[in-house]
Amino acid sequence: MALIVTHELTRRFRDVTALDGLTVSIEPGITGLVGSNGAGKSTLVKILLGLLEPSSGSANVMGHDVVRENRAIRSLVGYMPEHDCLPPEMTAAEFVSFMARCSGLPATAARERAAEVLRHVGLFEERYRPIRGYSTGMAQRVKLAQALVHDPRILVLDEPTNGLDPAGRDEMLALIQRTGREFGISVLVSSHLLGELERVCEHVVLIDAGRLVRAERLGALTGETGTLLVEVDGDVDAFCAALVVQGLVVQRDLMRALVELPNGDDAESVARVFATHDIVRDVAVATGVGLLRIERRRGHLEDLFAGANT
Ligand SMILES: Nc1ncnc2c1ncn2[C@@H]1O[C@H](COP(=O)(O)OP(=O)(O)OP(=O)(O)O)[C@@H](O)[C@H]1O
Repeated sequence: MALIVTHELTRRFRDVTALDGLTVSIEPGITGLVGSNGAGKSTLVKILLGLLEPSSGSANVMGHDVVRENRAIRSLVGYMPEHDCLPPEMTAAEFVSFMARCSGLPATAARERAAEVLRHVGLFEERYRPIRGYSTGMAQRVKLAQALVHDPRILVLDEPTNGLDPAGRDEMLALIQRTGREFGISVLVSSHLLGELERVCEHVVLIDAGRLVRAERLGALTGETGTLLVEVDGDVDAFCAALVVQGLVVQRDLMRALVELPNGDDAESVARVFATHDIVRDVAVATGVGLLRIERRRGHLEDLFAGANT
């Protein structure tokens, strides 16, 4: 069963249409919700959580309608909001157990569960310090812990790496991936940074100006392309020119030659792919360049998104 389904979902704010007839189905697993700033990601997330009502259209989460059954949805979903929302005077332990009590756990169970999720996010040792003294990365992890404390089936993370430095981003992404696997729950994570999502997501939903651009499995999007990437050390122009003389279709990209490969799985196409490798090797020898790398180029979300907007 699909995890989340929207049908012709539209949300207007006065003269702005934040979501414009969005129809999408999101499968279980880790899904990236990608779009540039203002694309409508937060609006979609808030509608799914029952925090905003659609202007028209419908959406459901695990079969529950977001308007009529939003109480049921809140017990199934853990939400990490984008903006700062933590009480600075409380300790992480106090705040996360408070959130556990809000979801109905008795005091002792709430404290235990808070300690457990704070250990999961790597804040066990620091849990009795006031949040005021936390770094941005630690504060983000408290937000993640409170989203997990009521044992949700789905985690919704709105721009969880916002404000983090590259090392902090890496840690947060690894934590998100681990959380999905260890807790066996589905994750919907929004970001405007495509490269990030590429690393942790199994599916991706691309939206632009409130409309669906694509929704696919990531493997299908970033699988091998029909291009051979050849990185060389030496005169790359002479190398590319010599490949063209041999009848190959070549594009130069900095110190790399991007060589078009024959399409198809039939024996003849496969033989021509091998022959292309041989030509590349022989031309490298003839033009005196060093071969640093030869590999099938993989697709990137960036390429896809650029393509989608042209
Ligand atoms: N409460 C609101 N009142 C008026 N306009 C709004 C409101 N919330 C969102 N919008 C507008 O709707 C559009 C989509 O906003 P949304 O916050 O959903 O985008 P986003 O993809 O989450 O972007 P960001 O990453 O910048 O948060 C934007 O043009 C935004 O200005």
